Amino acid sequence: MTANKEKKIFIIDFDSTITKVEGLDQLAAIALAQSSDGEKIVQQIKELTDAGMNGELTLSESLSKRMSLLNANKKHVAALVEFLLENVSESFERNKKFLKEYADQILVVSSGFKDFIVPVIEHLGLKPENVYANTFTYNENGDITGVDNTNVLSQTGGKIKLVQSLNLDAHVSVIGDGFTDYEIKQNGLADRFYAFVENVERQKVVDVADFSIKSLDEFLFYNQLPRGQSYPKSLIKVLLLENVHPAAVEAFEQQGFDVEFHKGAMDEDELIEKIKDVSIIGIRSKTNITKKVLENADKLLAIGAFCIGTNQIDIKTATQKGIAVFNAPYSNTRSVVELVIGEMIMLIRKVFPKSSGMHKGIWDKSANHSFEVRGKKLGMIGYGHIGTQLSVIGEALGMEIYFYDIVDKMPIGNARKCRSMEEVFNVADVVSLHIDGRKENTNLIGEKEFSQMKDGVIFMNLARGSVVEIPALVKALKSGKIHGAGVDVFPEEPKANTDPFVSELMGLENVILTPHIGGSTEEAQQGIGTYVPERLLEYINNGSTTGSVNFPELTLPLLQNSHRLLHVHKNVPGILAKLNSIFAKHNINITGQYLKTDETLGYVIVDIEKSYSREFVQDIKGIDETIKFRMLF
Ligand SMILES: NC(=O)c1ccc[n+]([C@@H]2O[C@H](COP(=O)([O-])OP(=O)(O)OC[C@H]3O[C@@H](n4cnc5c(N)ncnc54)[C@H](O)[C@@H]3O)[C@@H](O)[C@H]2O)c1
Ligand SMILES: O=C(O)CC[C@@H](O)C(=O)O
Repeated sequence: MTANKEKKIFIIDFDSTITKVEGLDQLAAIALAQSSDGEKIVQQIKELTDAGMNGELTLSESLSKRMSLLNANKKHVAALVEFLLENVSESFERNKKFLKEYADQILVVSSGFKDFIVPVIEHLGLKPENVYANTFTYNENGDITGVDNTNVLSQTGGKIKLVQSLNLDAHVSVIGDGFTDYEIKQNGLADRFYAFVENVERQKVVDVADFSIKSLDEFLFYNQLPRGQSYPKSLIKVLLLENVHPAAVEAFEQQGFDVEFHKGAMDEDELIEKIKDVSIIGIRSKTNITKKVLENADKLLAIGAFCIGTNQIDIKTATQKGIAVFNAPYSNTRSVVELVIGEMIMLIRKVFPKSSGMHKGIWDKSANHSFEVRGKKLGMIGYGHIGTQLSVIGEALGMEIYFYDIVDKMPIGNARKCRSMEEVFNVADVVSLHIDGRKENTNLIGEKEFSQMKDGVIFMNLARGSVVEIPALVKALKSGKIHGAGVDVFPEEPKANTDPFVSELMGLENVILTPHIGGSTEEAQQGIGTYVPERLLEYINNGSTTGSVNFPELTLPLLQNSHRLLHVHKNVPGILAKLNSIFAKHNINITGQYLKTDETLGYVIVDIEKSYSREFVQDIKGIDETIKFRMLF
């Protein structure tokens, strides 16, 4: 193309680009919703659309075949407009400011129909006079009878003919999802073709594109145009493992992140490979984020533990690398407590052996060794979120509560604080563990501890598998020292539901085994699936570290009309002074500054007024103690 390269024109396709769907397919779905063979016809229309988009059918063939199947009228078109307004592509909704500001340079060129395109693009601030598309023809009843055949866009090669006729003397970029969009560039009428894959990815189109873009933000970023996201979220990879709730996937996808979801966990080797281009990772209890994994995680900004425990993460290394870790400290607390209560009653009544006997035809009606929980002593090791909730509910059942915690905790209600685990073991009829999985707690409960418990005790571990020596537990169960046990967590747990479970505890009388489901209720998972992404997004979008388990906590005002600089550094004296001297050197006016430190990290956030230079960024990065540096605007 020989053209005036100063002037820039953006040609944008409509269906599956500006909106998430193909308008004509959707019109068919609306119009044929009540028809008995409607679904079949809609499917045929979709296939014809795809064939046209992929270049397997000529545009006019695809269009005329679709029109002959369509049985719609003006009323359906109005309903379609409502639908499309709800289904504008997220990245177009996000970048209305750019669309409005550059409206004179944006041409919407589509083989769709002005009848539904114009109301939608007006909503985005684009100009109706810049829409080049087909129009329907109607009869006097408002039924669609066909297409205005005089319009070049109804013909094969229509987009090429149309753009040719416009004689654009400019640098032309085409953004679209279809082959006909590429043909504009192929015919020398555009300088760049961007395959838009936010809604649909057609391999044939991607293969011929100059760039494949997952959002409009990416286009704006590559072309240094005004945009809503300083760095396009579609270039930020989020890896979600262990079947986290769909609410989490939705939260990230809605903001345009590139989300990869896996049902199972990943082992170290898999993760080392995967983590290289990941910026945010979401895990539950089975994925170990080890030092080795973190050493390969150069892009990683944040880790979300979609659970309470964070012992599966090497927090020290994460902190040294400036990676913020978040968890859900109480979203599944109640679920665990309910399971403890339920299992405790089942165990003390020997319900499980009786039930499995019944399944084998054994009728064993007796009260032998079956007790009420009322009046019994419930002893807890660990009196944190779960311990204290259990304390309240246990007491409501008429139990006496005893607890030991390494931290001095206020007893709730009538609970009694003990000075050692042994004191709890000596007195309790039911022992329940609610400690965390820190290294020091590995094998905390072994032969000696079981021997300190009362004969016939009920023992429960719904905390962490690493804290109990399983052979010692098996021995205590076989000897009758322990009357029954509830175990939800194990030293080795299968990575996925398809992997086998093996344990010495299998097949023992009055032992309830559950597959680490203490926190697995719909309510808890939904809560966690919302809570953790909120924390992660606040950090990524705004710099706030509310609820972080390893970063100094800073809750920040929303960023407004400024640039925000996030600087994570080693906490040594004088960093703020170094930062401020760089602001002064570059004559940068500070509109807000926030600092929080802990023993190892310093976290400074600075809002600045004016744009910054590459040298300024280099100077900041050049501070020796810098661990991580990010800019938001
Ligand atoms: N089974 C499940 O699905 C499930 C679900 C949620 C939580 N959990 C686990 O339950 C445990 C408790 O959760 P939480 O939310 O109550 O945690 P929490 O951090 O609120 O409480 C843990 C308490 O244990 C205390 N503690 C740690 N080590 C101790 C020791 N050696 N002796 C005495 N006290 C000790 C701590 O001081 C703290 O008060 C955690 O391990 C968590 O990972 C399991
Ligand atoms: O859901 C999980 O995988 C872990 C549940 C529990 O152990 C927790 O730490 O919250």
